[in-house]
Amino acid sequence: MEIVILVVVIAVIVLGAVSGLVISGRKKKALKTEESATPTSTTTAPTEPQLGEEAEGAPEAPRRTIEEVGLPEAEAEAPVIEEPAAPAEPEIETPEPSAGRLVRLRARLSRSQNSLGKGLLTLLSREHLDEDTWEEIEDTLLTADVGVAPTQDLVERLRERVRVLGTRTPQDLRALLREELLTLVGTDMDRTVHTETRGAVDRPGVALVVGVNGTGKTTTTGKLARVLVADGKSVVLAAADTFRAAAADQLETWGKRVGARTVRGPEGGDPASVAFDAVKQGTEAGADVVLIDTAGRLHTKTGLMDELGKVKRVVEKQGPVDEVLLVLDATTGQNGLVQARVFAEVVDITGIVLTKLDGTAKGGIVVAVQRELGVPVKLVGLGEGADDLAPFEPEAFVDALVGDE
Ligand SMILES: Nc1nc2c(ncn2[C@@H]2O[C@H](COP(=O)(O)OP(=O)(O)OP(=O)(O)O)[C@@H](O)[C@H]2O)c(=O)[nH]1
Repeated sequence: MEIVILVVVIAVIVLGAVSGLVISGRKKKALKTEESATPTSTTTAPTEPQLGEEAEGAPEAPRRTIEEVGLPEAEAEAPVIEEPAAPAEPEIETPEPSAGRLVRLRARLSRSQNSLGKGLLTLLSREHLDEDTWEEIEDTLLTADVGVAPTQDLVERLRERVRVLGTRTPQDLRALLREELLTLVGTDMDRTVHTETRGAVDRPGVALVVGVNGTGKTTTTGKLARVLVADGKSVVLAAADTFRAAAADQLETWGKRVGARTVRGPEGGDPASVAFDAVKQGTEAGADVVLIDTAGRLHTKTGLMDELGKVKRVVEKQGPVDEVLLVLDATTGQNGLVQARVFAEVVDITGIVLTKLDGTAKGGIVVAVQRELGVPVKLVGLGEGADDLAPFEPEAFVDALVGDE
């Protein structure tokens, strides 16, 4: 019996020892697995947080749904970080309305004693209107660039009217001269600058600006953009003078001043493609008008004219050009007429811009060029100021020439 009890006791002890060994073995195995799952070095003291450990160690914040995420007020408490100031945009100017600008010409010409109208009045007021005086009248008109045929017409009419007038008071003479000059300049021509598309076409009106360099072409394009913006239109400019980067820069500066985009190409690139792109971009942007400034170097006349013709043809792939403005410098007189003829051979000119009228007391070129091309003067340049471009009004022009007294 005692032996049986002893055997049972030994068996219990052995069993206990064996199960103890199995448990500790499992624990060790589990530890080993944990160790191998952690790639970080185990040689460092566990109390010192290591690079990258902070996130693991930090108590995980409860996840929020999108609805629970606070909107900007919560972020308002965050420290304000000052953004570096954006480069200042040029201030957009508000151009003056263009109506009535031609009155300025009167103020300018009234300071000049050599104005065409004043010269003629002095001669017509002579006591004896002999042949010599009529010749002087003729010379005065020719010197003022009126041109031969219009001069002869006018002299003939003046002779006739003075004869029937009898007594010649200064008032009568002024009224007579005013009337005859007005007839010569023409009051029944369409002087509207057509910048609106004809028909129900979904594209901007297109105006092409041509002329010899130095006549004021780029300046005129810029000034015209201002006139259009003042009329509430949105304008895109095309720098189709790709030969001089400075010309494109100059145009872009004009555009920026009134918030008009300038489309330009690489220097020496194809002007026709710049013009085409500008019309395309203008159409996409829903602009009202595209103004195309072209090159005008005379020394490569044939090349220039070919190029101009191409610009017009390429633009016309998207629709007709609504206005072709020829820019002429009023101070160059007959030279302007020669230029007008050359340009008219290549593009159908629909309007003339006479610049620098402030720089001459003559003004007869208005008559001559209209006769030469059969196209009206539509705009005149009255100075270098941004708003010194005026719609041409025959009455105001003749009033400026004849003066008040
Ligand atoms: N007094 C006066 N000067 C003008 C007028 N229009 C233009 N100008 C000046 O004429 C000069 C030539 O003008 P531009 O516009 O550069 O002439 P352009 O024909 O485009 O010639 P490029 O710029 O060389 O292509 C500039 O100094 C203008 O300020 C005007 O009506 N009166």
